[in-house]
Amino acid sequence: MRATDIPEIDARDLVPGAPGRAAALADLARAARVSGFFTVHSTAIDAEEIAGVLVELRAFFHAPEAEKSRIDMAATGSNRGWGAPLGERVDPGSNPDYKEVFDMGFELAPGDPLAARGLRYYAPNRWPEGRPRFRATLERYYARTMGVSMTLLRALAEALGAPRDHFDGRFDRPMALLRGNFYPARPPWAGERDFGIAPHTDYGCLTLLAGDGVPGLEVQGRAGDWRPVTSRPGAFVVNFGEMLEIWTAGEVRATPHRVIGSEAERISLPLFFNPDYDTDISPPGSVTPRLAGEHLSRRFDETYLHLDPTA
Ligand SMILES: O=C(O)CCC(=O)C(=O)O
Ligand SMILES: [Fe+2]
Repeated sequence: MRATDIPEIDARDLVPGAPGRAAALADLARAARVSGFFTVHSTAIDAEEIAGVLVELRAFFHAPEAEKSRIDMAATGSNRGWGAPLGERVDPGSNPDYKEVFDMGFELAPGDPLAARGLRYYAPNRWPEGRPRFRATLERYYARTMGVSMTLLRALAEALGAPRDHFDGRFDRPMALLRGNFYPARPPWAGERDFGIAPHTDYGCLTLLAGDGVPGLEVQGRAGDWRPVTSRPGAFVVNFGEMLEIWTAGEVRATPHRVIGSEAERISLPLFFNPDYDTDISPPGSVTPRLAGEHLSRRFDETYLHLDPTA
């Protein structure tokens, strides 16, 4: 089998008791260990729901810059709201990405003791004004993608021979981030070090990515080759991130991927499913704990230009 094989999984097969379950779990284990990517369809979220989120985001990204700047994350010490083009450099060997983004994350319940620690992963979300459906649409989708992500992680635990509840209790206040990536047509000035998003691995456990049907995502195979990945409308591309790779001592692979971009504008919608700040993601048998929050903190500092402590 090739390292760039991307299994296609029907989410209905992952339900306990489903006739196709053993085969689906085997595909999931293979995805985790080999390519680090799979696609999943027929989840609880359908194409129409994804399209509704894309409508809101497309209108926002096409709004005048003056509107977007009002919620520019660069004016804050966190990553909530709009991120301008060239605001993030995910690969030190490439130029900052030409994409722009909208990011939202988990908000703690009032009185949650974690709030007193002022952690930027739980910073208040920032919403555009005058867009009546934007906030509710994204908040609902955020909650629902977290549900699907947790279901997939439970299945993954089982696929890798761990108890199904292995990850339970680690995602109660998840540092999960929902992002809209907006890739305008590839700019005329772009050279070989310019990307929509440069080669990178994701930082967390699992990324659940929906798209608008325009191709663009490429995944790196072990031989260094780049392969396009597409999914049908309503399906998700799922990949694993650095935290899960660390946590499983490398059994699960965080695979590099990128978007060069084309003349076609494109929007993608990743949900980065990251655990609670205090989750110990050190590998089995390790004596020193490694906190999920510290890993995320380091990666945010390295990649968001406005959070770079050395700048
Ligand atoms: O737009 C895509 O298809 C991929 C985006 C991505 O890799 C990311 O946001 O981390
Ligand atoms: Fe990514």
